[in-house]
Amino acid sequence: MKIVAGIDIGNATTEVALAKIYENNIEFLSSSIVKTTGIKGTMKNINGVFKSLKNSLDKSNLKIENLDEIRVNEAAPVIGDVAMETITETIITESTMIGHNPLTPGGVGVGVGETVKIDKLESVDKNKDVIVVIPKEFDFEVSSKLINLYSDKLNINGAIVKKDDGVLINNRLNKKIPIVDEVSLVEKVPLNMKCAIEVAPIGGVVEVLSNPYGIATLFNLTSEETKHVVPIARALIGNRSAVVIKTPKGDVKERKIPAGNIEIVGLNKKAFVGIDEGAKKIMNAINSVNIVCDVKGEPGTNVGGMLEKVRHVMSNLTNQHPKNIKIQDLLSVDTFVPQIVKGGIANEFSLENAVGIAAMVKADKLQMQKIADELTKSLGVNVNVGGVEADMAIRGALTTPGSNKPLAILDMGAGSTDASIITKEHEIKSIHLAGAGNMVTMLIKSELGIDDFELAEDIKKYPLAKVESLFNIRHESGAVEFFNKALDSKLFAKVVILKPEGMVPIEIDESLEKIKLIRKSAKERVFVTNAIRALKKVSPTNNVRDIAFVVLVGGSALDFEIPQLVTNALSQYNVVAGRANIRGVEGPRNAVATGLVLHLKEE
Ligand SMILES: Nc1ncnc2c1ncn2[C@@H]1O[C@H](COP(=O)(O)OP(=O)(O)OP(=O)(O)O)[C@@H](O)[C@H]1O
Ligand SMILES: [Mg+2]
Repeated sequence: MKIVAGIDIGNATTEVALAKIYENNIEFLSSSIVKTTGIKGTMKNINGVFKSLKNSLDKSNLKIENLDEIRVNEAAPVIGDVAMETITETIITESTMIGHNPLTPGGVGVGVGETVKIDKLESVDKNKDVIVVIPKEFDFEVSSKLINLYSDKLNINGAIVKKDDGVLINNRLNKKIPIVDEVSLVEKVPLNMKCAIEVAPIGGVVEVLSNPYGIATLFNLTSEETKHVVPIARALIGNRSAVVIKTPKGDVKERKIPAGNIEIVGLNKKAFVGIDEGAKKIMNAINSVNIVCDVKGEPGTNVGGMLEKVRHVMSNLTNQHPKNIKIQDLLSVDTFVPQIVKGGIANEFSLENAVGIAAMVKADKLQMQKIADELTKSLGVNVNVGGVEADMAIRGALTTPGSNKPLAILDMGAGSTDASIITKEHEIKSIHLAGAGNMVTMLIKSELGIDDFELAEDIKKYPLAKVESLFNIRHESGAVEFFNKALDSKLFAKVVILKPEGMVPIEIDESLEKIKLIRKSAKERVFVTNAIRALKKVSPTNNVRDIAFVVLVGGSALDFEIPQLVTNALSQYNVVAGRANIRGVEGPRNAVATGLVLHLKEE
């Protein structure tokens, strides 16, 4: 009789399967799961391994001394998956802009003129078009008096105000003008420059300044100049009020770092692609290279910096030369990131197109061997490197009641999406691809502009609801639920995450629909893309259609909508997919750890 443990060190979790092997039988005793410590495939994983192993042994009333052998997976870490490379960058060199949503701007309409500080109106030439700039020392009484006084001599067409005085000033004017208020950095507004201002009616959004041709008309721009104002116009879309000021060329200087190109090095082929061509072109380039040996980024560019960082981090953690760290796969996804507009005056944000990238480093057997040796030393138990995750996962998946060979699996983890296929004759083919649950969380996090990974993780995992009153919520499905007891008043009117332990308010200014849309589309962009890509690679004919059944395993298969999204996508290829139930008890979890034990017994 032997007591053995299979340990799967993942990007997110370290899972253990503990079993007793006797004669030709195998009896699984217990399993456990803890958070992985450190980056997958590095020495820091040892802490997590100890903890997970101990949990499992405790459950079975066993001690480390009782163990005969341990198998660990050959771990391929995925890192750099938090990098976002913007492919357009809003830099305003010839114009500066304010586009914000003060609660109560004054007046409505569009006004054009030269910016003049309110105490300098006296010196302005007669009949000139003017936009008045009002710093905080001038209250609404004084400001409105001055504007009224000079409005005979000058064409005062609008005002930019630091304080929240828009309505108060407007109410006191003889001739109404659009007024943008609450401009925190009013002292940065350049003076004696041509300026256009727009205030939309209540409930409306600016129409002229959010359109590049609208700006071009007001400022008499050439077609070349109009191109430059596109990011300005885009940043102003959806605002109630806006200001655009034309400043002399070169007033705001910015160095723009190019997005850069990547080089995909195959066995006997190379492919090149520019990050700014977008995710689809990048993936086409990756797919055009059959066996990827390495991916390199162009030095001095955004993507160069990113891929080099991946190499650097791994080389530091594993004491290898950076040139020996090879990137084996890369997933790129189109996304957008809210970015502060350079040259803006009221901390404006705009949504920039970006490409999110997950890069996977080649599994290094030597490195895993070092971890195994260290574990052998400290545990006093024989620890061996068991095999490639996907090969193990499919063995585990076959313990799902009702499953049989031939079979294909998709292991949807945190860092990688793996696929594997097993024939009737027990031949196994598998593949590791970059990008999984962490990438989804990263997209949610950056597209919603939140800082907290855990919050984004919760948004990914649980459905949403809107708290409509203290006694009812509306679920994202539209269903309304009533409560007998009042909800916490902090939740009132908030969009909340329905976690099993209670409602968690999301403290950002986005609608439920928008959050839901981002969540779902992030899952689609990562998992549908990778499911098809992975199955194509393991299919004997390179065609997804030639696979009949797919079993879904891994933590992301627990998601409440990912399996459905993947299943729907696969049904278009006539593939039947369903969630695994490892050993009839684990659900989609523990496939690799279970497979490691089964593999050990096979030998
Ligand atoms: N209930 C859930 N709903 C949605 N996603 C979940 C749920 N539980 C876990 N996940 C996700 O599953 C992922 C972890 O899965 P798993 O433990 O299989 O990964 P791993 O094996 O550590 O990673 P890898 O295989 O890439 O090394 C995380 O991205 C996590 O957010
Ligand atoms: Mg895994």
